[in-house]
Amino acid sequence: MSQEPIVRLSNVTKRIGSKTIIDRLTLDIPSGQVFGFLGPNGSGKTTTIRMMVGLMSISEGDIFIQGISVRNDFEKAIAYVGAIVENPEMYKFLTGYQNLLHFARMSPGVPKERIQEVIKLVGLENRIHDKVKTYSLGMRQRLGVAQAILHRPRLLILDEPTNGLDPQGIRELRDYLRVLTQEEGTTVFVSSHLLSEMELMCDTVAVIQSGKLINVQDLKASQVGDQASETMFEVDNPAQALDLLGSGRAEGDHFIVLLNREQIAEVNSRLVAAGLKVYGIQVVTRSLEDQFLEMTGGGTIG
Ligand SMILES: Nc1ncnc2c1ncn2[C@@H]1O[C@H](COP(=O)(O)OP(=O)(O)OP(=O)(O)O)[C@@H](O)[C@H]1O
Repeated sequence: MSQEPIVRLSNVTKRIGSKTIIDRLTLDIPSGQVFGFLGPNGSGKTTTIRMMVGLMSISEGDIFIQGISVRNDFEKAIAYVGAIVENPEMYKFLTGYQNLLHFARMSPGVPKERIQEVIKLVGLENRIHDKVKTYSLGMRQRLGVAQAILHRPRLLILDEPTNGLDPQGIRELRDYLRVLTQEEGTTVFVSSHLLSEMELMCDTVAVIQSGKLINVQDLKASQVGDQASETMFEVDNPAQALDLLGSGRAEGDHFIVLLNREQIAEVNSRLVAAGLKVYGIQVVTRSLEDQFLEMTGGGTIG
């Protein structure tokens, strides 16, 4: 993840009247991912997104899209963005194709061939010549996404895209968002209040509560064992072990230290080489759900 982030939120604060709705939110969104923005209802997800797309002013701090300040250079920054924040505007009595044609004509520099591409990306080929009024919610959303990506935005922002979708619709959304990141290199930023959906859909999840960022979790890394976990070593002399390692904490006849998979093996070798007896090693794993519940005080997530 050495690339420059596609989005940088830097100390973003939103005040309305005397109320601080977003409180010094600082967050980097890496390029090319499906990035989840998770928080209970009322935590400030929509407010943050509205600031990202210029529907709401930023009280303090700034948002940079592809390094460009939303506050100072909005037109240039927003050119990189496609978004569905409120219901996308569509003509129900026209076909999906006619809708896309209409929007393509309004967007400068979008060639007609691009329409076929976006239809394929969202998997609407079979129904694109039917009237939108006959579409399911999931299909309308696909059309909305197709419309939002006509100009090949580097960043696609979707506010609660799974709301109202059935499990099949959610699965399809997941699949075509993945296709979009792979085939066009688009970064997708999705908000949700449901942890279970975010876990399946996203590479990384940022959690907010009451307008504050409380955690960022790399879900991919945790699957392949790169993520550091609290690891408990039972040894004959925990104090000596801590001296040797220079980190961790002792608890009775064992000590706990934050390590990834490879480090566990290294630490074990060092302890043995130093003459310590290692009686047991245990990775203290907690499910993502447990962690989020703890972080949000057992709130409404999940
Ligand atoms: N214009 C406004 N004036 C006053 N308070 C507002 C305004 N807009 C939002 N809020 C408050 O800010 C907080 C965050 O709202 P926001 O809609 O961003 O949350 P959310 O995480 O998107 O939740 P939801 O999933 O329910 O939409 C809420 O407490 C909301 O009542």
